[in-house]
Amino acid sequence: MTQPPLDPQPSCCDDYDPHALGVEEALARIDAVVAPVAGCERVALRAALGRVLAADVIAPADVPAHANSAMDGYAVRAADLPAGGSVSLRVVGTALAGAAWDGTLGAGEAVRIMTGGVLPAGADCVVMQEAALRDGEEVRIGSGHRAGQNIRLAGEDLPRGATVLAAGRRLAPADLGVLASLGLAEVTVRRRLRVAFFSTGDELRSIGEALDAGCVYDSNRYSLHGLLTRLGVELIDMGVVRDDAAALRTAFREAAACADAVISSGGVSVGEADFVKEILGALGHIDFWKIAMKPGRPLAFGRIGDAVFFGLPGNPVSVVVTFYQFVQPALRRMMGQSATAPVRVRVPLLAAVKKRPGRVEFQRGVLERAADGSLGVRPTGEQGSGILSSISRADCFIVLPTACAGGAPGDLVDVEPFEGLC
Ligand SMILES: Nc1nc2c(c(=O)[nH]1)N[C@H]1C(S)=C(S)[C@@H](COP(=O)(O)OP(=O)(O)OC[C@H]3O[C@@H](n4cnc5c(N)ncnc54)[C@H](O)[C@@H]3O)O[C@H]1N2
Ligand code: MOO
Repeated sequence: MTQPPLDPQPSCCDDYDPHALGVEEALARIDAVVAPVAGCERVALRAALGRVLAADVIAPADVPAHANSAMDGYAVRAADLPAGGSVSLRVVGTALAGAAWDGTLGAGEAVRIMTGGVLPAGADCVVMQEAALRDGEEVRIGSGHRAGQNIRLAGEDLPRGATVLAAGRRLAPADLGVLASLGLAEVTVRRRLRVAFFSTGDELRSIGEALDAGCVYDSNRYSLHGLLTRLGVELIDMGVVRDDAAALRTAFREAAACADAVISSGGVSVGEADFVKEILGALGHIDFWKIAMKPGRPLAFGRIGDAVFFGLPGNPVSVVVTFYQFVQPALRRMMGQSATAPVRVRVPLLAAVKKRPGRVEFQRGVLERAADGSLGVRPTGEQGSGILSSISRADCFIVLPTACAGGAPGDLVDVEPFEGLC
């Protein structure tokens, strides 16, 4: 009997696959499918950290509300100050932060003022106290001052009516402060995204179970727990599902019924227990399942009902890399967050990297600063997609393009600092 021809196995077979999508194309295909979820809620300011604004925030008033002093010193009229030599002014009052001086400054007068004190009417200059010599009711001031100095203008931080934070903004700690400075007690944010996730594989054991021969502890669910928690979504942890078509089908159905997005890990390759693509195809729709990248070539993307589905590869590093490169931007878009391009910097390699042409590689590295202040990147060593410690030790991806055939110390490479992995 004649055997079918085998795929040739040239030395680069592991790295080139004509059926795999380019990284950019895969991102574009995902972007074309996902959309922000409907629904929003009002939340108290403290609870808004990490949430995505559903509407622009417009400043209801000027911040600061009044012109005030940026220094402890004396509020004066610039016209009273000399071009050379010095002048003595009469101190007629004191303005503290929160306790204004109500009068109007006349010619030859000064008001003692503290940082944050409201600028008295008539004053247009603040002289810091180190540049003034107090003597009883008088203060002596020299030359070199100008109108407007050391004054914070009303509305110079946030003018009334300005868009302070735009819809789509994921609220960071300083944003809470900005909203508080406007006196806003609540904001309108998108509802939380619901994300269901599970691990697949008969070899997986949960923490607390005995590790039978040939088995491994399920680490992927913990990496995903961390990544999803940082993203601020509602987690639906569905545990470990065995490599059994019926059990997997049930898990997929249940996950898709309760979540906006479903993430599985494992079972997406070509092995005998790799059921994920088949089930996704039967219950929903597969958009693609192979990407020309390493790690993370087998990644199934599609839909089941209203939920988007990511079938991540089982290898622990591949899970984190594919989450970071594909799942996170998609979930952010679903959360209503405005798109932001990942930050990449070009720096020299501090040690050699091995790579074969054919796929984009996301190797793991640590950014180092040399004595002269310049940055370089040191690969974390062994880069196998089962070496999970390579990513926990790293603080950046070294992004090596498809055609790259390795690199030597000093070669320039693109580096993507992690956000949220370390
Ligand atoms: N003949 C081929 N074999 C493989 C290919 C290929 O193209 N042809 N691709 C390889 C690549 S690349 C990857 S990545 C893996 C992905 O395969 P699966 O998604 O089917 O993953 P599994 O086989 O289920 O597991 C792979 C590996 O990872 C371990 N694993 C899985 N889940 C977990 C977990 N939750 N926690 C810890 N470790 C986990 C699992 O035990 C395996 O060692 O396929 C290659 N093979
Ligand atoms: O492409 Mo796989 O994710 O390297 O092990």
